[in-house]
Amino acid sequence: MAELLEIRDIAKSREHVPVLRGVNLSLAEGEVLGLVGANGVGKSTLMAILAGDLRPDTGQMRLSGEPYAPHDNDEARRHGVGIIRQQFRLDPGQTVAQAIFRESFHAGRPHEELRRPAAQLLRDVGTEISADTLLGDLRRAEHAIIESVRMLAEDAQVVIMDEVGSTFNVREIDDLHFITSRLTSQGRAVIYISHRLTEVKAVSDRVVVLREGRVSAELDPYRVSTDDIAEAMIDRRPGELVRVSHVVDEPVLEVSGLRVADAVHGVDLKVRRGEVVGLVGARRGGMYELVGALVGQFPMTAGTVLVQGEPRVINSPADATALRIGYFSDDDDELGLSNSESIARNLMIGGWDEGVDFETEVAALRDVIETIQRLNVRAVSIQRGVGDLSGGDRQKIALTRWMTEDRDVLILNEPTRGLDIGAREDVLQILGEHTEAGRSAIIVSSDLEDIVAWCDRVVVMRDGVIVDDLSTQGLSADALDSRVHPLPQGTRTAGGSTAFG
Ligand SMILES: Nc1ncnc2c1ncn2[C@@H]1O[C@H](COP(=O)(O)OP(=O)(O)OP(=O)(O)O)[C@@H](O)[C@H]1O
Repeated sequence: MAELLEIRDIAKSREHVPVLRGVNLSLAEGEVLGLVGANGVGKSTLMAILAGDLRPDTGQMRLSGEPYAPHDNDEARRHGVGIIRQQFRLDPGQTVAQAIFRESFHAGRPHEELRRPAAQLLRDVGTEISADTLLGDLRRAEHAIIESVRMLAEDAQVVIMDEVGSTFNVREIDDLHFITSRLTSQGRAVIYISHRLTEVKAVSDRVVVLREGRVSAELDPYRVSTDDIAEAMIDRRPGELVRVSHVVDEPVLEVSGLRVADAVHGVDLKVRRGEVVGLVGARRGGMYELVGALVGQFPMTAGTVLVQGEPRVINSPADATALRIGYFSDDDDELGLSNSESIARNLMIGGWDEGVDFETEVAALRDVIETIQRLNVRAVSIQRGVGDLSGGDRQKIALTRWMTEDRDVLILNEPTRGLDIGAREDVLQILGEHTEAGRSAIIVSSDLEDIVAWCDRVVVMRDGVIVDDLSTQGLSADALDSRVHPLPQGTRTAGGSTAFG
């Protein structure tokens, strides 16, 4: 295959700290290149250079044999380099059709003109998302599917997908793979960044490991295991995730007959002390609305809630907090991180409250330092702004913030998105310490490997009701997937068209 892109000796420092120290990389037409590396190693930085968002300190790039040095994202796009950023944000007021064509030469056309070609693309990809839906009515994972479909609508020769599928379920990952194979069958090339190594191995033709600012290894995904890839990233093989159960047969949270209009149709659920319950299902299964009702974000239309055996009413997030129920959202805006504030300020919960004595402040500061060391957050100092951290490192800070708050039941929505394999293990260990201390958790996750490894029990939802309640003992992610998506997927063929008119 002809070479499409060549990157030579690219170096880049951020805030005077060297991140990239001489990266060499090439990309062939029709290739999917998996780019992996620990959190904060510089993957997004390299992609930002490629997409014209940042300029390298030194080094050169060539695109289709010509020198390539974009000054901004528009110039990169004109040269045929398209990116789906890790932290993308879509306008909730746009329709799906408008979002798909928003950066193509059809941008600005009225929805009515865009809906037919958009519907065609969505149909080709096999997703059920409608071209007419407003983005504000869709979840983040659905936005990511739309972003991927946008790449089909644009004329990008090099498509960068930075953690696009981090909250995708197995079905959506399938859709994403279908999109990448459509792109490459048209001779385009894809750079695919993900921390879900099974997925990287499945989708890539070649896997490149970034480490200490350079490409440290190039692996053939057909010849290596995911553990081999992990070892190349973090220098050790992932441990066997051994989780010790701390369940005490004493209910801390019981809901019965819970309903949320149009979404949850009478759910009974019991969570015991020290128990970790997984909540899974297809995207519109009702899991988000169920946990949303438990944390006061969605109104319950019927049902009763017992907390520590007492009947309680949860009408607002403040009610949930008062009942010692904590919520970790899958939405960056809801995580409560202040990007302009330092890591220390974001993490020192309680330590800097009005009237707190010096010893308490020092102890809180010590906890902050221990936490960032334990989770391998790449920060030069705890005074650095959270906004200067990599996506995965920001997620670690947010997660730690919630896990250090003293709650009896912690509801975690997509807790491991964007975390590297080492950090996943660290978070699992922290969760184990919580359950040992008698706290309980409900985890909503699209990553079924995490669910079977992390939970004592898993509850499967479909169309707003619970259809399965399984022990995770001896349960594989594949077996769980067959319960989540019991119907065989429809057959799809590559090569659809997008006729306007
Ligand atoms: N906006 C920024 N300003 C200053 N420094 C930054 C900024 N974003 C990232 N960095 C620094 O650059 C380094 C590389 O970050 P980058 O986001 O490229 O890593 P990554 O490999 O994509 O990580 P992840 O897997 O967590 O997404 C990090 O150590 C981070 O602290």
